[in-house]
Amino acid sequence: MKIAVFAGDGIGPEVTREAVRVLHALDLPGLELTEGLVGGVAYKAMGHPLPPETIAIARASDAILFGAVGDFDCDHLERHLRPEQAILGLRKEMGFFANLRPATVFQGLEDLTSLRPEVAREIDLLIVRELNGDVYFGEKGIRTLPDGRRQGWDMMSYAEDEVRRIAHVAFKAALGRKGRLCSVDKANVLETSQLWRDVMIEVSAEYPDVELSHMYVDNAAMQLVKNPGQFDVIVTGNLFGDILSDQASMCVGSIGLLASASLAEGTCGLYEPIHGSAPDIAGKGLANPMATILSAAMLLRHSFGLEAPAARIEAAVAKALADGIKGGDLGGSHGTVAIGDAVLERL
Ligand SMILES: NC(=O)C1=CN([C@@H]2O[C@H](COP(=O)(O)OP(=O)(O)OC[C@H]3O[C@@H](n4cnc5c(N)ncnc54)[C@H](O)[C@@H]3O)[C@@H](O)[C@H]2O)C=CC1
Ligand SMILES: CC(C)CC(=O)C(=O)O
Ligand SMILES: [Mg+2]
Repeated sequence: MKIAVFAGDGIGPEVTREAVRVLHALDLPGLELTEGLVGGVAYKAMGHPLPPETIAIARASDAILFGAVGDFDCDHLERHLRPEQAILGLRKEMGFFANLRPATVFQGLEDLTSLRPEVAREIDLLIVRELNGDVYFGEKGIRTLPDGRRQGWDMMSYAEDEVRRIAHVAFKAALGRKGRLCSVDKANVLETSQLWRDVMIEVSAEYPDVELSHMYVDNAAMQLVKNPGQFDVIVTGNLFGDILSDQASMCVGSIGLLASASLAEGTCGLYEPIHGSAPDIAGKGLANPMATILSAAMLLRHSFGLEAPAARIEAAVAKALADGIKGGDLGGSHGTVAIGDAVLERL
């Protein structure tokens, strides 16, 4: 079991440390962890946010546990040198195109979300976000128009094969759940979305047992707050999925709770919390490590087929929350290490 550990910037190392403690506590046979530098720390040490040495570690591993990247000190750098390019680059380089972001309300947190308890209680959804295309990877720039005004531009596009492969992931996920798939787009305005919708409909012919619906992204943002219980699986593009998943996190209580898996065609995957490097709380021991610990559970399940230890981690997190172990993000007073300790005690 070769696992690369890329902790990154800000709270990345703090939350990753707790997830690594949990992995060690499971006594998994052959567990081998290799650390690598990504993000601002990699740029400062090696002149690049995703050095070749790090890519080599990723390629030699069966799975990657990732913390977060992002350092405001680096925001003046040319874009290709900014910390965020580490995660974008890894996703692209390793072909991690399918991002699974589950959101479920934990028992005991119904009163602590941004929604009314009776609304929040119903949430059990999975966002399937395409991760290798869309406006994030299109050509972009800032140019000067003939009249002297500067214009920023970013090219949004999806090729049909890119949509088709994420559609299959989403339909299969829906088959293993309640059989409902909602494709979120902006087909009333964007040609990229029109193609997305057309391909979703084409692929749906192969999945007669899945009920496919479509929703515009602005309405989806509203429905996620109004009636999130209506969603089973949501499939959407890179940009919309990024935004809707942060929103979904507050519908279940905190961004510090949402884990993710980024999958390629094979079994290698990258696992990370959906949050960023949180510079506002970095270095203070305040970050909630549960999202990263839950990402480690997804790693065991998706890359190694280890359902039992994955479920053990998830049950320990759920038990800790039910027992009132909460970080500041949930109105509690437990710090990062105390939350890690609490999960370990309940494994
Ligand atoms: N995958 C990645 O590595 C990502 C990196 N970023 C980068 O992270 C940096 C900060 O971005 P923001 O927009 O502020 O998003 P963020 O997700 O880092 O933080 C947003 C808010 O949530 C809080 N928060 C995040 N994670 C938390 C946790 N585990 N426990 C408690 N509170 C938590 C933060 O304190 C902050 O108030 C930027 O440089 C951004 O580009 C942002 C998102 C994802
Ligand atoms: C650097 C960003 C694209 C990362 C992000 O916000 C995300 O993947 O959720
Ligand atoms: Mg995001």
